Amino acid sequence: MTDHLIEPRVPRDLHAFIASLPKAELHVHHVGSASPRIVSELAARHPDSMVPTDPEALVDYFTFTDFAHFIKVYLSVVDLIRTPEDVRLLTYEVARDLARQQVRYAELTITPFSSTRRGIDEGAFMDAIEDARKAAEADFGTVLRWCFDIPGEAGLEAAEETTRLATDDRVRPQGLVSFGLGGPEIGVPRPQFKPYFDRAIAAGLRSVPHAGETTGPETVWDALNHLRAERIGHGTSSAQDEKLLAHLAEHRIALEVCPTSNIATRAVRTLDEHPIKEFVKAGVMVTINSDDPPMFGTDLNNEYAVAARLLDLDERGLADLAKSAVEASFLDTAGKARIKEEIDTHTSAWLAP
Ligand SMILES: O=C(O)c1cccc(C(=O)CC[C@H]2O[C@@H](n3cnc4c(=O)[nH]cnc43)[C@H](O)[C@@H]2O)c1
Ligand SMILES: [Zn+2]
Repeated sequence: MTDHLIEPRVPRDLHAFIASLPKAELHVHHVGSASPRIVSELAARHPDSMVPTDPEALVDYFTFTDFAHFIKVYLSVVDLIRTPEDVRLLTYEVARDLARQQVRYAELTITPFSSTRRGIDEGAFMDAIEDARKAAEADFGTVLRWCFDIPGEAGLEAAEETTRLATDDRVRPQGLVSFGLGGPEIGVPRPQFKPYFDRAIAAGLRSVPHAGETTGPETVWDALNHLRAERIGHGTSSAQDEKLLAHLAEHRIALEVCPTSNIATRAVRTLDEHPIKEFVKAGVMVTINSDDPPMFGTDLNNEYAVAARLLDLDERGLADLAKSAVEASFLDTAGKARIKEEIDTHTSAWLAP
């Protein structure tokens, strides 16, 4: 969507600084990143779909009454991805949109189960994302890595299939770095996924489940204790538990905060009630992310502007936030150092008299 759901009141100069700041995006969904341009192209390929092609109509279609409604709409967009060519187009075009925002590195959450169960051949699926990843790096300079997530509501069959795709050396893609758990939390207890996360971790993947987005802090504890989470997707309700905040801070477990998403899915009532300030006050490592940007009428730049307003940040504060995302990423040490240096160089040049 072009109209931002939330227009943060920050000076024009700060918007320009954010737009040109090199950034890393750690929590963004593959299908959830399909822009109106991409959705229109896919819907034209598959005219029997329920999804509107007109961008105006998409604004209404992407207005959610609650989290369950959001997932229903999300799955209708998933239904537009039917062939390896659709997967390749989506992935490459998402990278283009990230590059336009000066995103140098992104960990894209992909739900391969949703595609393989709809009949896309698993080898062709992996080839499509890998081909797009390599082309995006060559054409746009944006480095992509994958997080494969279990769609929790689809149960243990989905968990088994996702784990197989993520751990079988004959299938798993080169760009895969982490393993996640998404979808609704209510009625989907995290501990049942422990054996699958154990296998993924044993295969060298990092654990990054969604937790505490729509349920309380006990879900975040479950993600830490049972799924050995190294970062938490959202973690919003952590603010309700001081001991949990202290634990996250002590163990440097970063929260992938997605402010506009939390408003759009009604997980948080208003932006001013968002607990991001409490996270920072408690010393928790915070990263800023966009989740499903076009569906929520946002993008990563807008999320940084929201963060600037909520945390009262200037250019240096925003640069620190961008560096936190790089630090919390699963990039290698040299890759992290390169982007952090670029952020510092950019910031110093911007602030030079
Ligand atoms: O694909 C299927 O066949 C299927 C069957 C049953 C359930 C599901 C899902 O639950 C898919 C949910 C899907 O949502 C993605 N997602 C995107 N944004 C978020 C978010 O903010 N919080 C949680 N999940 C999110 C997630 O990646 C899942 O793939 C699918
Ligand atoms: Zn998410």
